Amino acid sequence: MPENPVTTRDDEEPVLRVTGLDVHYGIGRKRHRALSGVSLEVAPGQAVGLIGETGSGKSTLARAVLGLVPAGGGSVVIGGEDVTGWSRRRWRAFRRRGVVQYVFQDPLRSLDPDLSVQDSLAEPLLLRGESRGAAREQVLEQLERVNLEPDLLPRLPGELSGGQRQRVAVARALVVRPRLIILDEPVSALDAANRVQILQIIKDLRDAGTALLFISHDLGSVAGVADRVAVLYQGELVEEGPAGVVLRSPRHAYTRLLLGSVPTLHAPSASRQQRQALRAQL
Ligand SMILES: Nc1ncnc2c1ncn2[C@@H]1O[C@H](COP(=O)(O)OP(=O)(O)OP(=O)(O)O)[C@@H](O)[C@H]1O
Repeated sequence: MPENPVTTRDDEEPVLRVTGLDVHYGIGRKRHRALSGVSLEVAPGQAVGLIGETGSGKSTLARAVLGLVPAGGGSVVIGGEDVTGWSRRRWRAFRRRGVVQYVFQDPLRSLDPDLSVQDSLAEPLLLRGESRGAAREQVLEQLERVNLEPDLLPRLPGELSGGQRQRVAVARALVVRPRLIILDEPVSALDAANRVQILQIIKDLRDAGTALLFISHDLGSVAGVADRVAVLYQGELVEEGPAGVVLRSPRHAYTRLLLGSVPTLHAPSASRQQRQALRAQL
């Protein structure tokens, strides 16, 4: 457990507050713990980067925050509402209000393959009771924000490139002006040019006051976007702090191991021997 959870500035009520979250998968002898006592907060206009190796529980945390897997213990509070243990029906209504939105690595998971770009973007607005005219206007506005041309509006997701699809997924998340966006590996499947552009859109969102939980394997992307970084190891948060501090001078042996195996960051890549020595300390 970290000494302190990821905390917000004193004067700002966090948009997301996760406290002592436990998540289990499976039943009986197959039951195993994927998250254990995880606590973190994200304030308005703050981007918290969540890093950790494969299987450490990053996506589970995203899914638990979005009500897609149940919490076995602890609580999740979004926009001041305790959403822990809500029924699917209550979650559906809450998602429609647009407080929280998400973008996954594979945009086909965030988008309905049978809905055109126009319908996909307008749907959350129409569900909220907005007129077709008002919805159309906002759709065009968000499309421009993600650098897409209106001539893509009649197309289905399967008729777009990967980069275009991810932009549509981001635009769909933005169209309801959410207070919190969960981004789970949003740029991992994109080429370098698309990655840079999507990361810029994400940074603009943060600067406009949206709270972001940004999950990524790519520590370079995290370094570019996150104000704070939280490190998950085997379902526990082992380190958190300002991005510059955690990524440049990590305290925990696991974070050093994680950073040491990534040659693209500031620190030189750790040798195999160093990594083995670090792993022995865990
Ligand atoms: N639906 C599921 N049923 C059973 N176990 C699961 C399920 N989803 C994930 N797990 C297990 O929970 C643990 C955490 O998985 P999770 O997908 O959250 O990791 P992750 O850090 O997001 O990994 P990656 O970076 O590879 O996406 C892993 O041990 C995984 O095998």
